Amino acid sequence: MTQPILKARNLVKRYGRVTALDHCDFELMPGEILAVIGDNGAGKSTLIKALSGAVIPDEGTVELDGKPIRFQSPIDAREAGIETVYQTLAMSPALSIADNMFMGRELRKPGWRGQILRQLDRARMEAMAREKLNELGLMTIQNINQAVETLSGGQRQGVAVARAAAFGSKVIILDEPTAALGVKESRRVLELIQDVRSRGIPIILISHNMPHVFEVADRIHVHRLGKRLCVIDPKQHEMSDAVAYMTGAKDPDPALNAA
Ligand SMILES: Nc1ncnc2c1ncn2[C@@H]1O[C@H](COP(=O)(O)OP(=O)(O)OP(=O)(O)O)[C@@H](O)[C@H]1O
Repeated sequence: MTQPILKARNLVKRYGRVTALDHCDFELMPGEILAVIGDNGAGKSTLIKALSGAVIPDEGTVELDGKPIRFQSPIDAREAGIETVYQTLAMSPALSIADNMFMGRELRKPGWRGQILRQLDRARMEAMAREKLNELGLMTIQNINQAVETLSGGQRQGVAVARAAAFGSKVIILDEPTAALGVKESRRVLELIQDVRSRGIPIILISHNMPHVFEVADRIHVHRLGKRLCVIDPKQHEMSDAVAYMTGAKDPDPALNAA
């Protein structure tokens, strides 16, 4: 049987009196797009933060490729191959596309001095950035030295996803990637997400946009009151069912809460 690439059991995270994660289970299978949906405050962001090192859970276990992991920071998760694209994108607008793609992991020329003092290898970074954007069909971006602030919202999201795909060897987490985008730009980003999946990288997609979720997700994790309520197959469920489960208007068949 195929093993999950990322698996969590009984995650608990409390903020004072608020229980953001309440014995939450999670499973991401290789090569899939798994959407995580839930009402405001259901605990979706806390879940992805717990999977990506941004939050340390109070209880519970996480496994990557079958091995237990305990990330202490997002850097640990990145080093393990889990890349997260937050809604805020975490880019430096005044810097170029190439600089943004390599931010925090700049390539340097060989030399005898300490890593930090060696000269940046701009030519290699630009060539690699161009190659990555090209691979993902993002060459509508003309100039790799263009400042990110001159790009449209969709292009920026594209660069952030390309950066994640370039470095996220195991898992990519996307938090509301189409939230701020128009129809055409959303479409391009959805295509990009599917391109990334076709390259074999599984994706966790958090979104409130049900048509987008139903269009690209292979499975949907429905989150309610801090836990996984059920996992549904978008081909076998109506969008209205998903919304009813999410909001508590209707309960799913208990058999659905097995991944
Ligand atoms: N840093 C924090 N400090 C205190 N409470 C928090 C913190 N982060 C989240 N919470 C609380 O935990 C609960 C879950 O929040 P979370 O952001 O994970 O939900 P969400 O499903 O991502 O919501 P949304 O869709 O609105 O972004 C909420 O009640 C929220 O107020």
